[in-house]
Amino acid sequence: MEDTALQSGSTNSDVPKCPHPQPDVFESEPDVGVSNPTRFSRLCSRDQAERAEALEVLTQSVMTRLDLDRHGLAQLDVHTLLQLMRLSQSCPLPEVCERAAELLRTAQERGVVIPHVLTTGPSAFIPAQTILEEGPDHEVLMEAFLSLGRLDHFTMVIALHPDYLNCFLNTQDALLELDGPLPRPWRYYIVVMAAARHQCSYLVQQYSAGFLEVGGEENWLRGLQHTPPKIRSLQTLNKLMAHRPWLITQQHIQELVCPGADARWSLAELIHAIVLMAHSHSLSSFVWGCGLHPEPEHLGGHIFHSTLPSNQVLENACCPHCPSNHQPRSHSSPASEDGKLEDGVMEVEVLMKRMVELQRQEEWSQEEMITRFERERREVIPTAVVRGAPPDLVLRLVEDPDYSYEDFSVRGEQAPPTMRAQDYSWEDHGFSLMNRLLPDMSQLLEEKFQVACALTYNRMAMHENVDTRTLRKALWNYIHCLYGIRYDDYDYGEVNVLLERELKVYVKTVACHPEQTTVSIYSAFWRHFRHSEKVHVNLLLMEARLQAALLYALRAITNYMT
Ligand SMILES: CC(C)C[C@H](N)C(=O)O
Repeated sequence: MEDTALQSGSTNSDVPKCPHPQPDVFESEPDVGVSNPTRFSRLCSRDQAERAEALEVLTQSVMTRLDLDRHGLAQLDVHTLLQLMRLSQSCPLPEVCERAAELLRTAQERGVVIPHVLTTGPSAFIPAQTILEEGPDHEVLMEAFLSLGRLDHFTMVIALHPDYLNCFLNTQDALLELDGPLPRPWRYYIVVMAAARHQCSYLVQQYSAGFLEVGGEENWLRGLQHTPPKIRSLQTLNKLMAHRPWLITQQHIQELVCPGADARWSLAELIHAIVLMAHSHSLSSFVWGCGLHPEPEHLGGHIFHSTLPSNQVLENACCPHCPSNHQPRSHSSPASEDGKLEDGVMEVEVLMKRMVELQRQEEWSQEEMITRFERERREVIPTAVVRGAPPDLVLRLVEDPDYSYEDFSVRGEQAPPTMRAQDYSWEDHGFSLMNRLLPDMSQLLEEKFQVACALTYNRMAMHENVDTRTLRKALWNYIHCLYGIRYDDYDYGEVNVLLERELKVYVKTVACHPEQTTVSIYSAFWRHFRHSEKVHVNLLLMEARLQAALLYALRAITNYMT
């Protein structure tokens, strides 16, 4: 039904336009008000008494869950043990944290073999203590814990930017949990299989657990061949969206939605799946870009036999607010690690000067503007660190694993396709189309784009009160440029002036080949900036990448409908 209605009115003239035109997005204040209240925002808006009560209920229920004495600690199963490890490490409720650590100690005294957690802190790139120091107040983590029932590494790192975290969780909650055309297990599975494209075993494991929790069939996780043909039919789109979204055509859409198709997708279902895939591909960029450690219960997150002295296990098994969990470190700036502090200071000064100079901009001809765009897009930026084979739990969920981003810089004379933002933009086209198919989602995505683009602390490394608009815009437009999207009125010379080469290497790797990200490319750029500012880059990256993939998929749907 909904498809017919859509096809009959497929022009964009009679549908709502996005309320926020593009030129303003880097200027406006973030509007963190939520149009569609979900769990997280409801929690945030609770008054003190309600929150205290919710906290009490939650603490009690976790305590009861942890009251394992009745069953005998010696019979702890692996799953419960790992849950205890996780709670003892990352629960913002000190009572729960201490109780979990105490239970682990008792179990160990009674001869239970306790797993060793192999990592310290949420990220391999950002010291745990920095996350605590630069991070949000305890409140925000508590709210996230209350809302999600756990606190994972992803949330702890994103919580460095609480306004964004809030709207991120609202969108994710709506995508996975609220009313929508796809059954819940399908939604989780689509996220899992999209993350597998980027070999992101962190997300594969996180969302596989969610998939099983909402009643998904375990067999599906053993390989794509065990899934229904309708799920398998998404593979081509998944692959193109992850690596070369500019190749998506109306033909791909037609194959999925035409009435004769074996496993037919309705347009609303398909858009839901498209958003889930784009969300997961972008999340994979964030996970690799911030070097997230596996969760304690993940493969690679723990080990049962170790040469570590047993007391070290329990030293590690402590909440993130306790001193014993802090990594040795001396400064909160990434610059301190390579000892080139003075160079770093100079780099910041030069960058600030350039940002000011760009305000006195020259006018260029259209041809020159296009040449500048092409120069950026085709610049040779090496991103060639190839990792070992991904774990089996990832590989069995991927078809054609070698398919990857096609570097425009090696295409020689052949003109790569370009999408002119004037011809198809989120504001004028994508938003309107989605607003008709998944109205709540279009609003939530719009709000998330807005918050990400407008987010600023008016800070650049050690300088306060700086207008960082040009820099944030250069980052956004560079990512779109890597995905072949060109803004006619933007001078790509600015990208060249503002983004140093090491930053481009990092951005291009995380946006296009996230699985190749390494700590050395993370450490090489912006050596004097804070880690939270590098995470901020990742937020822009995630949203720009998400929007780019959505634009190509939505354009193909528009073409199919007209
Ligand atoms: C990405 C960063 C350059 C953002 C900057 N720290 C700001 O507050 O706007």
